[in-house]
Amino acid sequence: MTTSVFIDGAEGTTGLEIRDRLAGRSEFSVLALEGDARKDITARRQAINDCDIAILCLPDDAARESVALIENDTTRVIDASSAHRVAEGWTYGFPELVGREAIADARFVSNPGCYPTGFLALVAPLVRMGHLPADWPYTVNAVSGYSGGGKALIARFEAEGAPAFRAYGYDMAHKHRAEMKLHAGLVHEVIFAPSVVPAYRGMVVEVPLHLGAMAGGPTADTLRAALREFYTGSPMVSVAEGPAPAELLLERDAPPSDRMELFVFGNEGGWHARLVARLDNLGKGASGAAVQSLNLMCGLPEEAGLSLTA
Ligand SMILES: NC(=O)C1=CN([C@@H]2O[C@H](COP(=O)(O)OP(=O)(O)OC[C@H]3O[C@@H](n4cnc5c(N)ncnc54)[C@H](OP(=O)(O)O)[C@@H]3O)[C@@H](O)[C@H]2O)C=CC1
Ligand SMILES: CC(=O)N[C@@H](CCC(=O)OP(=O)(O)O)C(=O)O
Repeated sequence: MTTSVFIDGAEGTTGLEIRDRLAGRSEFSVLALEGDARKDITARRQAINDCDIAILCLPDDAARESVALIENDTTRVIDASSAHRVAEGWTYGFPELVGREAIADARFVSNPGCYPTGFLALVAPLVRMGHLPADWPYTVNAVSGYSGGGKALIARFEAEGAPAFRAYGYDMAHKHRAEMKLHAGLVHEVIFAPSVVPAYRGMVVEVPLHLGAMAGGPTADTLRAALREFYTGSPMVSVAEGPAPAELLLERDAPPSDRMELFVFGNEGGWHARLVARLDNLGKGASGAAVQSLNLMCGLPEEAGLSLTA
């Protein structure tokens, strides 16, 4: 029996990549509204009530509207927007952190934000295992490809006169901060310094740490070993070992990837460390993560149909 999947927002950046990942998957029949029907409330109501699983690839307000259209007890939802990431009654769609069974059993799954995916992959397990303090004032520096801002930012970065670099978030009120604090179990909100470069996809998310100033003095080697143990057997997340690379690059035209690589750099003497996650904002940062949760919700291998080669 196939699972019917309605993608609301299927013409957007995230929606199109989910369609790509589901193309050719015989386990699913995919419905996407076309033309004027895309934003027609009657058509959307019917589609969301008729499907087994709806994947919302919409701005936050439209995602809330879609959920309110559900009139049955059966439609399950994966919401790619940030509308429900810290909401009661929603399961956070990060299987490596919340457990595969929690996603498999969930009715309402909120897909993590792209930047929080990198931050939480690094910090949440280390805080949970007691290697890093929950009450530390963490900072997150991040660089994203421009598809991270959806169609509007893609148009801006593909227009003549596009910027070579864009830093933002200077109001220190970026919507991802609440999600990072809650799901890492932190006492304080992070300082978050995001930026965008003229590469279509990909991101590097970094958490710099003054290890020597922490009680108990964790070392970079301890943190790396703890992360390696935590992600043992994960098809999507790996922790680099061996000699540290001298540089990390984002390619302008990188192919899609649903993997995430974690790095722990430490200096001589062990005073400082830099925790770094490199991922595709549209892969493990959005569409790949949504398909990973969809697979689990349907009792399938989490990595089915995903791109794990890059
Ligand atoms: N891009 C990324 O890397 C990531 C995105 N996300 C989140 O995923 C969601 C989608 O983002 P993204 O794909 O980038 O955004 P886009 O702007 O690329 O796409 C959004 C789509 O939603 C459609 N839409 C807007 N309002 C409605 C409505 N009322 N009814 C039906 N369709 C509507 C738009 O229509 P139209 O085509 O006419 O504009 C568009 O196709 C957002 O919440 C975003 O924050 C999360 C993680 C990463
Ligand atoms: C480059 C860029 O603009 N990125 C987006 C975040 C992309 C993402 O994670 O999506 P959500 O908004 O659904 O969390 C931003 O900073 O708002």
